[in-house]
Amino acid sequence: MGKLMIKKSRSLMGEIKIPGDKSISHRALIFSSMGEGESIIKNFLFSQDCISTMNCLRALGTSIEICENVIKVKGNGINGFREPENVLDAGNSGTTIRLFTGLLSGLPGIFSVITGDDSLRRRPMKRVVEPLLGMGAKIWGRNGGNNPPLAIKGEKLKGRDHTLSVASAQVKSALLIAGLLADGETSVTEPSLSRDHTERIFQYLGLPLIRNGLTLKTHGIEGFKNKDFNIPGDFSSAAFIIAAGLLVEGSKIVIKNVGINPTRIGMLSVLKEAGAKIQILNQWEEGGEPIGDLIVEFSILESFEVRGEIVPKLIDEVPILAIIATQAKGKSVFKDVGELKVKESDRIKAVVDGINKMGGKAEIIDEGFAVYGPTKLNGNEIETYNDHRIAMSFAIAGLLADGETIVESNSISISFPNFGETIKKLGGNIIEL
Ligand SMILES: O=C(O)C1=C[C@@H](OP(=O)(O)O)[C@@H](O)[C@H](O)C1
Ligand SMILES: C=C(OP(=O)(O)O)C(=O)O
Repeated sequence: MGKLMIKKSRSLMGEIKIPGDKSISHRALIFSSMGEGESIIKNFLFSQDCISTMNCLRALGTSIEICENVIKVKGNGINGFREPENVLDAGNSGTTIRLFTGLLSGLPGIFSVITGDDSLRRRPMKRVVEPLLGMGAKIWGRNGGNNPPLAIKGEKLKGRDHTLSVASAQVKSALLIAGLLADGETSVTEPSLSRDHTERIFQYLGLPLIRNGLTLKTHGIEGFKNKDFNIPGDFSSAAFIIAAGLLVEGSKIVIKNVGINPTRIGMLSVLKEAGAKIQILNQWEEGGEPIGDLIVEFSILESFEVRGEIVPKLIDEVPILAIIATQAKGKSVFKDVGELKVKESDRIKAVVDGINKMGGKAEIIDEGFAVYGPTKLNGNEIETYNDHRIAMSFAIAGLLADGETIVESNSISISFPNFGETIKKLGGNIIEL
C-alpha cells in the first residue's frame, strides 16, 4: 500500500493549476454518451472515479478515445446504448453508481448489474432507487435495494414529481437523466440547493429544464446533439491547496483555472468571515460554468460555524475545514453534516479521531462535531479508511505538525492524482514512501 510521509514545512510559494472538476468530468462523459455525434472534452480529470465512469460507458457501447489529454466521445444517442456483457464496476464512485442508476433504469430492453468497491457497497442507494421505482423502474439490490450490487432492467419510465429529503446533487441528477428518458414530465424539488452542474449542462446542451425556486422540471426527449466541453479546475481539490496556503506561515499561492460555481464555494464564504486572505483574480466562463484564478495567503483565523443551507455547498470540504479549524481561534462548530457519515467513509469519525490523535481537540456533538483551536499538532500515522479526502486533509495537517505524519496514499488518485507533486512543487515537505 502506498504511503505519504509529511513533515513541517516552511512557507509554500508559487503558482499551480488544479486538475479538472470531478463532478463535471463524470457529467461531460455521461451526457456526451447520451448525445448524438462527437464531443471533445478538454481538461478532463483522469482520476480513478472518472475512469470508472468511462469504463462503464464503454461497456454500454460508447466509443471513448483518449488523444493527447483530450477525450473524444462518439455518442450514439439516447437509444444507442447496448446491453453490457459483464457487471459494471463503479469502483469507489458514488456519483457513477447513482447517475448510472438513473440512466440504466430508463434504457428499455437493457439488463445490467452495477456494483463497486467495499466502501461503495456500504453506501445508501435507496435515495435514488425509491424515486426511480415510482417512475416504473425495475431495480433490485441487497438490503431491500439499498446496497449494491444493483440489478436493473431498463424500462420506458413514466415522468413523476419527486420531493427529496436530502439535498443531493447525485440523486437530483439521476432523476433528471431518468426524466429525459421518460414519457411526460418529471420534477425534482430539493430541500436546499446542491451543486447545479447538471442543470448548467442541460442549459448548455439546450435540454428542457425549468427552474422555479428549488423545483426543476424536465420532460422526455427524442435526442440531442453533442457539444464540446472544457472542464474547469476542481474547487474541491483546490480546497486542500487553499488550506495549505492559509495555514503554513508565510505562504502565498496562486491557483489558476478553478471552478467557482456558487453552489461549490461555500468554503470561501465561511473562511472569509473567519479572516482568510483569499482573493478571486480573473473571472470568466466556460460551458456555462464560472472559473477564476485564486490567490491565497497565510492568515490568522477566527473560529467559524458551518450549518444549514451552506452545508451542500461545501459538503466535500468539511474534512479540510476541520483541519483549518484546529488553527482558528475558538470553538468551530459543524452541524447538519450527517451526510458525511455516508460518504466514502464515516468522515465525522475519521476527522474527529485523526485530529485528536495529532494532539488537537475535536469532539462529536449533536448532528455534527466541534473543533477547538488554535492547537499545536503532532505528527502521527492517521487512519484514512482509504478515503481520499481524509488522506489529503491529514497530509495538509502534516505540513504544520511537529514530527512525521503518515497517511495511506492510494486513495488520493480517486480525485486528485498529482496531489503529492503539487504540494512538493509549492515547497511542501512530502515524500512518497
Ligand atoms: O453530484 C456530484 O457530483 C456529487 C455530489 C455530492 O454527493 P451527494 O449528492 O451524495 O451529496 C458530493 O459529495 C460528491 O462528491 C459529488
Ligand atoms: C463523496 C465523494 O464522491 P462520490 O460520492 O462520487 O463517491 C467525494 O468525492 O468526496
